[in-house]
Amino acid sequence: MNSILEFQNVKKIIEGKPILKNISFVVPKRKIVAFLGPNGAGKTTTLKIAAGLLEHESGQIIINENEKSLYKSTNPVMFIPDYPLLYEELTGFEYVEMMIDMFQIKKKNPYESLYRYDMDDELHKKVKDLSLGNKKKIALFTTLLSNPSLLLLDEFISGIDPINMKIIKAILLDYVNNGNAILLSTHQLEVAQHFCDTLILINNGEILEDNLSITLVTENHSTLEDYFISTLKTNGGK
Ligand SMILES: Nc1ncnc2c1ncn2[C@@H]1O[C@H](COP(=O)(O)OP(=O)(O)OP(=O)(O)O)[C@@H](O)[C@H]1O
Repeated sequence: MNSILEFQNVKKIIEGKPILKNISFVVPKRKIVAFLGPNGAGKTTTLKIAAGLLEHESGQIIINENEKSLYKSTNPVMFIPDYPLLYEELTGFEYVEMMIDMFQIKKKNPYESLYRYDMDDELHKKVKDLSLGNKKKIALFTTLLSNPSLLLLDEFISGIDPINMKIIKAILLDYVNNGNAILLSTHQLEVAQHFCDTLILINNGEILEDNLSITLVTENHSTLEDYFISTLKTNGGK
C-alpha cells in the first residue's frame, strides 16, 4: 500500500458556494506533504474533511485503503489546528495525563518519548502560561499518543523558534519513517522547501498540482516561493 489518504472528486459547498470543486489528490506513505495555496484556497476545509470534522457533498475519501465512512478502529487520522485547543487551566503535565487516560493508552510507558520534547520545567506551568511553541509541542506529543497513521497539521510550523523547530522536525521525520504520513498546510514556503518531500497546490478550491516533488520544483525554480508565485500567476492568480 503506497497511499495513506486519497481524495477522489471531493466536493464541498458552504452557504451555496463551491469551496472544493471535485478535488482529487494522494498523500503517499512515508512522506511529508506540503499543502500550499493562497488565503481562502480551501486548505483548512480540506484538512477538516479529511479529519472527519466536516461533511462533504460528494466524492470519496480513502484512508488506509478504506472508504472513510467504513473505518472504525482507532482513529487513523489526527488533526492539529493552527492554534491548539488545550485545557488552559491544567498544567502541561496534568493535560498530558488527562490525554493518556482519554485515549486509554495501554503502553507500558506512555511518557517514554516525552524527553525528546525538552519541556521538563515547562510541564509544571499551567497551559495558559506556556508559549505557543510549547503548547504546540504538548499538542503534538498528546496527538501522537494515539498512533495515528496520518497527521494533518494546519499552519503548525508557524510561531516556532529554530530550537523547537529542530526538535519538532526530528520527531516528525521519525514519525513518517515509521510508515506514516503528514499533510501540512503552511504559508512558510522556506520551511516547506527544506522540510517536505512533495507538494499539493490548491487555488480557489481546485487542485493545481498533486504529488509534485519539491526537489524537482527547486531544480526548475530558484525557490518554492518563486514556483508558488509563478504558478498562481499562470493560473489566473487567486
Ligand atoms: N464556515 C464557513 N462559512 C462560510 N464560508 C466559509 C466557512 N469556512 C470556510 N469558508 C470559506 O471557504 C473558503 C476556504 O476557506 P479555508 O479556510 O479552507 O481556506 P484556507 O486555504 O485554509 O485559507 P487560509 O490560508 O487563509 O487559512 C474561504 O473562501 C472561506 O471564506
